[in-house]
Amino acid sequence: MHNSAIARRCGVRQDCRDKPPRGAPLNSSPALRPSFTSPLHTAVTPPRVEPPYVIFDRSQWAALRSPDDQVPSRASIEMLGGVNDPALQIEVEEIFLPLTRFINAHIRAAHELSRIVYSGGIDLGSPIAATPYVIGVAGSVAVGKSTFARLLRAVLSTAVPGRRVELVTTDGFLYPTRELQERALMGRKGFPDSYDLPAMLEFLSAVKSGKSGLKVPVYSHEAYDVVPDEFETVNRPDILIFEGLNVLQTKNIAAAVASDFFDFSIYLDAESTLIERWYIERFLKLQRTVFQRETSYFHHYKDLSESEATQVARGIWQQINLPNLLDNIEPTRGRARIVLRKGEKHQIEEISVRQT
Ligand SMILES: Nc1ncnc2c1ncn2[C@@H]1O[C@H](COP(=O)(O)OP(=O)(O)OP(=O)(O)O)[C@@H](O)[C@H]1O
Ligand SMILES: CC(C)(CO)[C@@H](O)C(=O)NCCC(=O)O
Repeated sequence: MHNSAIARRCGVRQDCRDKPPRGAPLNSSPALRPSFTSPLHTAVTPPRVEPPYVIFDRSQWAALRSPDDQVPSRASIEMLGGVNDPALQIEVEEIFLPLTRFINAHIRAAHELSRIVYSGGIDLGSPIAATPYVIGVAGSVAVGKSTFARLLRAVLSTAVPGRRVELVTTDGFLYPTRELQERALMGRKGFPDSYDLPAMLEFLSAVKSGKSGLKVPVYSHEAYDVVPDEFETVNRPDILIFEGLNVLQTKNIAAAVASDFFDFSIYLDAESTLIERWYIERFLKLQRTVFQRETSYFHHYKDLSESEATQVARGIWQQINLPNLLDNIEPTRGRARIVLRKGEKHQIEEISVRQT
């Protein structure tokens, strides 16, 4: 699907350009690391081997769209993106439409393989019906996973009439606050141990077994907790987008890992200094809105000045989310089929497609 004359072949960490490799570890110099030490952080980091990629810049990627692609309406893009920004329309046209063509090609190939293997080409028993095509979306806290996943859902559903695309975030598989407190994990929210991984794997296995009526716990960012007795139901969609910072992790508690259940995976990448800025900006916006409600876990921050709130947000980023990014999230990037690198204004600037 790409023109190899224009796209570069390179490891994401290989220095195949004049500028530093895009995928070099984020702020991994010890001098730049916060003093916070994670019990999960190993003293000796093994050398990282990353797979080869074909790397497209934005214009090369945008050229892959077809005039026949169905574009979701501007209103639905803004509603789903949760961001009132005309740039999103351009993002959808130049990035999401080629991405959707790419994913659709993978879906067709998966269906064809399934047809050949299970429906007569090779006789492995009775034919089986296709189960949901699962797309994992990984990346740091505040890199824009949920915004991206909502837009991807809109574009994927518009592409094929009647196609059902559902979205699940791994937030619902966090342990409830009570349990995190008992395990002294409140300062480790988002770290591998803070998730009920067996429940998450069980859910993914049930999805890929073609089961319907699957219940997923609901997480409230306002309450900063899992909502008791509230569930979303997943009913055997055509496509399931499974989004969360931990989706490509391989913590070994079972024979399987989450990505065993994925048909496709995407890692959203950006400089950690940019993500920190987006985290702080989001925190400031929430402080002016959601934190003002008594029901908000962060209600005690409601009267902070902007500079005090900035300090609090930066502290949480440095103490929790940055160590988690460096230790547990960014090392999973090489498992993704596609790495999307974002620039300052959230625009996707570089697209690395894994060759293996
Ligand atoms: N394409 C975009 N254009 C403009 N702003 C964006 C875009 N994507 C994300 N943002 C903003 O960046 C911030 C982080 O985005 P989002 O909440 O989607 O991140 P996330 O990775 O899902 O975070 P978390 O892991 O905490 O749930 C939000 O304030 C969001 O509005
Ligand atoms: C719920 C997660 C882990 C991921 O969405 C994240 O938003 C979070 O709450 N992190 C913990 C530190 C913080 O409050 O930002």
